[in-house]
Amino acid sequence: MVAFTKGHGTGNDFIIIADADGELDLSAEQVAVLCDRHFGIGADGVLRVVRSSAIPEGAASLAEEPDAEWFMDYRNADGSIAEMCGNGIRVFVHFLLRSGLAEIEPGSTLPIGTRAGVRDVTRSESGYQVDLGRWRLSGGEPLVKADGLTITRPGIGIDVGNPHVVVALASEVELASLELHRAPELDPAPPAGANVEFVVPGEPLVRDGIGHVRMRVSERGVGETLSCGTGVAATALAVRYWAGEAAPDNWRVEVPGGTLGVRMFPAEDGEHVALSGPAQLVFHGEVDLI
Ligand SMILES: N[C@@H](CCC[C@H](N)C(=O)O)C(=O)O
Repeated sequence: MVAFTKGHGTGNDFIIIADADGELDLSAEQVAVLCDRHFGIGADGVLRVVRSSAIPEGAASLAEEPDAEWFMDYRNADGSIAEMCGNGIRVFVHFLLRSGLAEIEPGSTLPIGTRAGVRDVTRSESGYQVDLGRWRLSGGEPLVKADGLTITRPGIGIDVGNPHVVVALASEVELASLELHRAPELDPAPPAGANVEFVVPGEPLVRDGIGHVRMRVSERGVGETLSCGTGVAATALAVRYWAGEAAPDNWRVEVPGGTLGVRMFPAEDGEHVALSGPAQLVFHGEVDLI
């Protein structure tokens, strides 16, 4: 039997498994069964909590930041591996804190190893903020076809550690009529796939100096989720890019599971993007790994 904790960040839910010494060899099939909402516990992904020194990918994290003791081994619900998870990393740090594996006072920061590099997570009174690092336009404007959309629309590729394509829609009605049971089709398809966000600018777009948008997401390796943290950051970046010079650097992005904050700020190596929001642990249990 393996002990697990169930947690979520704005409804993006995860099975958290503590495996400090890296003794658990989780196969893609086992992850898919755990995440199955009928035959398993049910979740959008698995967060394996492992010491950076106990997973091969952790060597790069420790070389980048020797204090990155913990590594987030993130798996999508279909068992595939992803580089980064913006909601997951807040839940991951909350779990470390609650289980006594790390101490972090409000206002202080913990570096976490991920496949996208080391990410700094800062605890606040109401949740956590993660510096997702340098973002970049990943090139190309794939055409996006999705059920429920009457026309094919262009998207913009944005990388925030993992790949995203953000698509602007014309109205709330168009957003509501989207049918995301089937993954959207991208042409050309990015080689490693992409998470796809559909966004409608708020009305007005900017209120009190803060940008507002609403989005829905189809995640690579999962399907439609109630929230995607890195997708929220990519969405705010895309909308600011489209809006031009005068657009703000602070955004509130509404997703079906809640609202998350995004901030863009200059750093030594270029502009970074940070995501902030809550993290909750819901229940603990034990499961047989089949
Ligand atoms: N839900 C996550 C993103 C998880 C990984 C994604 N599905 C991918 O394959 O890149 C988030 O909150 O960022």
